[in-house]
Amino acid sequence: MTAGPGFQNGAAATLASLKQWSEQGWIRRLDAAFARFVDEQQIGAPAPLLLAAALVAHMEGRGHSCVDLDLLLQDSDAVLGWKSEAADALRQLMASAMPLELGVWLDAVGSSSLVWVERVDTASQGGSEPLVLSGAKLYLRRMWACEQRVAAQVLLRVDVAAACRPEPLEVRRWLDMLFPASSAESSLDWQRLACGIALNGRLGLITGGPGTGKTYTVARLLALLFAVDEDPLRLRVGLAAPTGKAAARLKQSIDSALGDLQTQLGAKLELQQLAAQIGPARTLHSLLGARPDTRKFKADAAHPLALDVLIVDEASMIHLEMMAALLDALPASTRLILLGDKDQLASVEAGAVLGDLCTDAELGRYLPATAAYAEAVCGQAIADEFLAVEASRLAQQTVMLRKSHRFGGPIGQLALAVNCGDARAATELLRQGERQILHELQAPTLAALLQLAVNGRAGALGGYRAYLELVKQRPRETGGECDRASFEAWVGAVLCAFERFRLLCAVREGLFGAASLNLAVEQALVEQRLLLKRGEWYEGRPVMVTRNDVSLGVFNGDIGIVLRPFSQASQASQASQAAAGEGNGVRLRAYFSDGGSLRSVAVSRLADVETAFAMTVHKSQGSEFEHTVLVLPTEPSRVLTRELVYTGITRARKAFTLVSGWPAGFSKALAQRTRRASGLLERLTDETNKAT
Ligand SMILES: Nc1ncnc2c1ncn2[C@@H]1O[C@H](COP(=O)(O)OP(=O)(O)OP(=O)(O)O)[C@@H](O)[C@H]1O
Repeated sequence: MTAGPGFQNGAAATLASLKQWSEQGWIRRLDAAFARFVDEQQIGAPAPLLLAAALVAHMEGRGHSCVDLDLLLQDSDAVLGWKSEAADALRQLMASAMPLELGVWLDAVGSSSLVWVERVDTASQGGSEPLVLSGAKLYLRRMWACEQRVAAQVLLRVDVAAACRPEPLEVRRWLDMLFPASSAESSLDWQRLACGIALNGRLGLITGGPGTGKTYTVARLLALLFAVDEDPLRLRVGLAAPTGKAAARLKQSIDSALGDLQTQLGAKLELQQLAAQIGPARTLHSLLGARPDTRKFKADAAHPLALDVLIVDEASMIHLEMMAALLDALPASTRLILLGDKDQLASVEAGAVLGDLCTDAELGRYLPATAAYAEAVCGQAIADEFLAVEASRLAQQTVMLRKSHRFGGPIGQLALAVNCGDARAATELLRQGERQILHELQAPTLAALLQLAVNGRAGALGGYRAYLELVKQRPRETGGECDRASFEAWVGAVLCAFERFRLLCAVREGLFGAASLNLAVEQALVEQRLLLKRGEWYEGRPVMVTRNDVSLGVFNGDIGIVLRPFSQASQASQASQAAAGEGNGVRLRAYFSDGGSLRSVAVSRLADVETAFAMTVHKSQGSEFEHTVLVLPTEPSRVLTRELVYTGITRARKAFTLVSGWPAGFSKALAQRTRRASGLLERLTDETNKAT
C-alpha cells in the first residue's frame, strides 16, 4: 500500500516523538537521526516506516541483528524491555499514528523505495536500499548481508558429502590411542565423538561449559589431524580467539596438552615437531589483518587465509560481522573448528552467532547416517535420546561436552543451578556452600564492597592490595641486561597478580556500576596509601583498552598496568619527576602481556582506555580470575540476565563472591533470558537445508 494521509500526518508526530525519546536517552541520537534520514530520502515516508527505521537502528545498537515487527506489534514490552515511561510513550504513538495490523505495517515498510524485500524465489540481493525486510524481520542492510553470508558459508561447510574424510578404521585406531580411558567403555565419550565429528565436515562446533575439556579435546583433534594427514608436515594450522588474552590462553593450553600427549603417544607420532608448525595464537583482528579506520580486513574472499585448519576459541564472543569476515576469508577447503560456551553472554556487538549455531545442542539430534559414522570411528553408540529422524545438517557437526573436569565443586554446581534458572538452589549454594569458595555479601554497603576490593575476604585470595604491594617491590636498577630481565620478570609478576582478582559489574552506571566503582576503589586505594595518584596517569593504574588501535598493537579488551619503564631510576626519580611536573604520565608506559612476552605503550599515546579495577561482565569474557566478585546493580535493569550471571560466575577459578545491590536482583536475573533477534537459525534450518 502507499502512504495514506493518516500515516503522513503521523510522520511529523513520529519524528517529533523520536527526537524527544533520544533527548530522554531512551534511544540513541543515531537512531532518531536514521529515521530523519529515511524521511529526507523518501518524500512522504509513512510513520510506520520511520518508527521501524529508528527501532531497527536502536535494536542493532543493543546487539540484535534485526527487529521482528510481528513480535513488536504483539508485545512491544517483551521485545524492547523499555522502562514503563518509555513503553507507555511508544504504545501511545503506535495507537495514534500506526496501523495495528501486521499486514498493513509490513506493506507500509515493504513498499518503500528504501527497503529491499527479500524473497525466497530469487537470489537477487537488491541494490543500495539501506533496509531489508525478510518476512516480518526488518534489518539494516549491513546486518542482513552479514547474516546471509554467514548462513551461506556455514551451509557450504557442513556439506558432509563434499568433505574429505579419512578412512574410519584409521581414525578409530588413533582415537583409541588418544582417548585410552574411554576406548574400552561402551557409553559415549562426547570428547571422542567431537573429534570424530569434526573430521566429518569442514566445520566442527564444540560447545560446553567451563572446564568440560574443549581445549583438551581440540588438542587431541589436532593430533588426530596430524596423524591421519598424508603430508602432516605441510598441514597449515592456525589458532585464534576474539581477544589477545583468550588467544594466549588457547596457545598455552594447546602446547601443554600436546606436550602431555607426546608423552602418552611416545614414538607413534612426532607431535612436538608437528606442533612447532602451529605458530602463535592470534586475535581474529590480527589474523584477518585489521586496517585502521575501516571495517574491512586485509584477508577476504579475494585474499584468503593460507590455512588448512583453523581453531577459534571463545567463539561466543564473535559477533555477526566478524563471523562473516572470518568465513569470507577462509578457503572452502579449510577445516574450521569453533570452540565456545553457547550459554555465555553473546558479544557486545550485534549477533549471537555461536548461540544460534548451537541452539539445542544438548539434544544432540543426530541422524542415522551420523550415528553410523560416529559408531564406526568412535566404536561407541550414540544413545537413542540423542538421535532424530529429521534434523539440520548443522546439528550433525555440533557436539556439546557435558562433564566438567575443572568445576566439579561448588563453583560448577552454582553455574549449573544458574544455567537451569534454579534460583533457590543457587541461593542455597551461596549461603550454605563452602564459605571459602562461595560467598554472598548480604545487604552490601559501598564501604563493605570497597573493603572486599582492597583486602579480599577471609579464606579467599584477593583484593587489589596484593598486586599493589608487588608494584612497590620494583627491582633495583643498576643498568645491565640482567636488570632488564629482572625488570621484565617483575612486570610479568605484577600483571599476573592483578589477574588473580577482579570486580565484575553487571552495569556501567549507578552506585554499583563499573564507572563509579572504579573511582571509589581508586580513592580507597589512595586512602590506604597503596596508590600515589597524581592526575590521570599514575603508577599501578590498571587500564583496559576500549578500542582497537592497530598501529599501537592494542585491542579492545586488552588489560595493562601503568608502570615506569626500565632504566628510569626508581624512588628518587619519582620525587624529581613529580617536581618537574611529569607526574601526569609523561614518562609512564602501560605494560600488556602478549602471550609469553611483554608489550608496552607510552601512556600519552593511549587515547581509548579506562581504569580496570571494576569492569563489566561483558568485557570479562575470555578471562578467568582466581577470585571473581560479581556486583549486581542496586535497582532492576534489563541487562541483568541469567546469561550475564552465568558468565560472571564462570570467570571464577577458585573463589566467587556475589554482591547483589538489590535484594531480589539475583533471582530476578535468573528468571530473565537474553534473546537476541536474528534470522540466522531460520536460514540454517530452512526446509531446504534439512538433512534426513
Ligand atoms: N577427559 C579428560 N580426562 C582428564 N582430564 C581432562 C579431560 N578433559 C579435560 N580435562 C582436564 O580438565 C581441565 C579443563 O579442561 P579444558 O581447559 O580443556 O576445558 P575447557 O572447556 O577448554 O575450559 P574453559 O574454556 O572453560 O577454560 C584441564 O586441566 C584438562 O586437562
